[in-house]
Amino acid sequence: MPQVRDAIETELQHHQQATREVPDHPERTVLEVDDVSVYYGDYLAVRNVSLDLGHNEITALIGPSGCGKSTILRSLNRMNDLITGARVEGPIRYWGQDMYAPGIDPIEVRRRIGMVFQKPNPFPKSIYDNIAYGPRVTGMQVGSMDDYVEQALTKAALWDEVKDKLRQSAYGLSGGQQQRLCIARTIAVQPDVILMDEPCASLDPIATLRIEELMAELRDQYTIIIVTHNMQQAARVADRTAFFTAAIDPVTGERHGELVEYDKTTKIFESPADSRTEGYISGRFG
Ligand SMILES: Nc1ncnc2c1ncn2[C@@H]1O[C@H](COP(=O)(O)OP(=O)(O)OP(=O)(O)O)[C@@H](O)[C@H]1O
Repeated sequence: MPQVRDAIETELQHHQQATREVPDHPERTVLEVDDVSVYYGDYLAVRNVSLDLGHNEITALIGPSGCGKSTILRSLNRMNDLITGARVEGPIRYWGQDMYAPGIDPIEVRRRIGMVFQKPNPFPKSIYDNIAYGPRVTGMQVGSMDDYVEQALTKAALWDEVKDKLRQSAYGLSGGQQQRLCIARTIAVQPDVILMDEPCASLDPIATLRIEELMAELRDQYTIIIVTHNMQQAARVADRTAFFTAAIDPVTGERHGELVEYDKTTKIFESPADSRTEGYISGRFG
């Protein structure tokens, strides 16, 4: 499908103009996924994944449906702990510390490694309280809460749009505004990494663009890992891209997800090392 290829080429040109030079390997690894497999009960959903995720980088996880992108994303902040039967095998190190080791508090893991979901999910509270909630319940010392709320909303590029209606319900906001509010809410508990599971899937193109711009702004302060079905989006925003696929085990007939290739986004889209990546990005399967 040449059109798919052309569209990606165009995005890559924008990408190269808009972003900085990406080193061949991450200079500082914030999360190290070391030969990790994830099971749901007996089912091996995704196997033997190794990834060094770079600090202050945006990494996109792409691949066809069911290849384990969300499963791996959720394992990066122990969100899989909340799914009955889910099990992560193999270490995932956060700044060198195995976050699955005994004694590690999963709540603290999720504070440092926040998550934004596909569908915006603000609390049924005011805009202000959506932001103030996290700092309050975790007992953070933030000085003036009003200033703190303003800061978080400013970082999420939402302040100007909501500053006159902070006490109104978050449900009154548009979908794109709600998603930025969810990003502001995540930022408010001072994470280091933000995981995003298809954050633009329910948004229109303009709201999507706004979120993508925001991601580029946030990259200097946070590390962002995004699952996306949209290859143009990966080409537009990500420094590095990991391509996953699902292969059928010839013995059991079961499908298991696996990482095919992980590299700089330009490399993945312009000269992938594996023919399966080439096939996917040129629209031949997936
Ligand atoms: N809670 C669960 N319980 C059992 N199996 C699950 C669960 N969540 C995911 N799976 C299975 O694990 C495999 C990987 O799913 P996952 O959602 O991680 O893939 P994905 O690449 O994110 O897919 P999509 O792009 O469709 O969201 C699939 O076979 C899926 O059916």
